[in-house]
Amino acid sequence: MLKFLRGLPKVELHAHLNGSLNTDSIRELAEKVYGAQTADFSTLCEQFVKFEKGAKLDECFEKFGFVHKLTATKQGLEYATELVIRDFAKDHVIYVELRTTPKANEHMSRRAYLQTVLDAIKSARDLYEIRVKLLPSINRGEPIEVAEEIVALAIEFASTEPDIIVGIDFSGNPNQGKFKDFMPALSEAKKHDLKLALHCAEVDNPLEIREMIKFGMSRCGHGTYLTESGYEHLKEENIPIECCLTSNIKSGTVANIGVHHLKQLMEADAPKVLCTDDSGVFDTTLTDEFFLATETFGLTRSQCIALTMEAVEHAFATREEKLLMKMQIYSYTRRQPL
Ligand SMILES: CNc1ncnc2c1ncn2[C@@H]1O[C@H](COP(=O)(O)O)[C@@H](O)[C@H]1O
Ligand SMILES: [Zn+2]
Repeated sequence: MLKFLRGLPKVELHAHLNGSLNTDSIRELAEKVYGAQTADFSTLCEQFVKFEKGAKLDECFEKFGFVHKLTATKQGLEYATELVIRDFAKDHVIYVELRTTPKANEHMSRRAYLQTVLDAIKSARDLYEIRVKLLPSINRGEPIEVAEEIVALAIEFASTEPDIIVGIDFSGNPNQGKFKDFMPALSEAKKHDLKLALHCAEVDNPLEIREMIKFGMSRCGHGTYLTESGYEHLKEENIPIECCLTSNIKSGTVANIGVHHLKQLMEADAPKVLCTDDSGVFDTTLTDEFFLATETFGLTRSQCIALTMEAVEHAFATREEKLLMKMQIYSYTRRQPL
């Protein structure tokens, strides 16, 4: 099964750029861009992927600071983007939607950040034969004005790069900021045909969950704490839940893998996609996530193929791109015994 899953052409719809650098790539990045590394640095890398049992979501967010230091320069960000795309391609991911929060610092403006990632995507996608889209992220822990700037940049960049910038991601620590405050910025993005992928119900916040569902979205990130009626509503609207198994377990938002809502979604034949979230931080790959699903819930090869096809269906890609991806998946599976 593992071999089959590794070779299966896969589609990744929920991946944060700075969370998707695995420790080998972090070492490579640090060496190439910043010079040889010390023993202390190796210890930091080990700590990066270490989770104590019972870790809380807040602890995950502290981990990103380590990578953010390495991607704070143009050169670091450029190389990190290439490495992340390379690693997805290595795992036979044929299409990835990367999301990232444009950051301003002494080296770069938010505009320069976005331009750097865009340019790196353009060179890497040809090098590694993988389709790459980009969703600029709004970090809910930052001020509204920053969100407005990011939406304005996304609209502007989407007009020149419509085949890459396809939507907006709403993320960040769910214990910070209020969704309601970001609604005007998100409405503006929607008005300009950008798709919305919202982290929704990652923590138990019934009022906010209701506001988000009423507001609408194209895809729902995590959906861990949705109620029965929330699940039903998303199913009626054909809004998939981006299920990130390892992320939910390691960050403690789902008690154990056996009770993950993927099972419920499969049984209800509700829309869902399997994703990694932060393959670096959570030390996983999309293949690992599929394998975990097969081991835990007994998914068959056919069900894994169906899940991949579902991801194609819900990708923010064109009809032609979707058709090509389906053909690629079909041609692989035709060569495999089911
Ligand atoms: C674990 N579940 C999660 N829930 C919410 N937001 C998350 C997240 N995982 C990552 N991020 C968001 O993505 C950023 C890292 O990538 P970028 O610097 O944007 O490329 C994090 O700082 C956080 O804002
Ligand atoms: Zn996420």
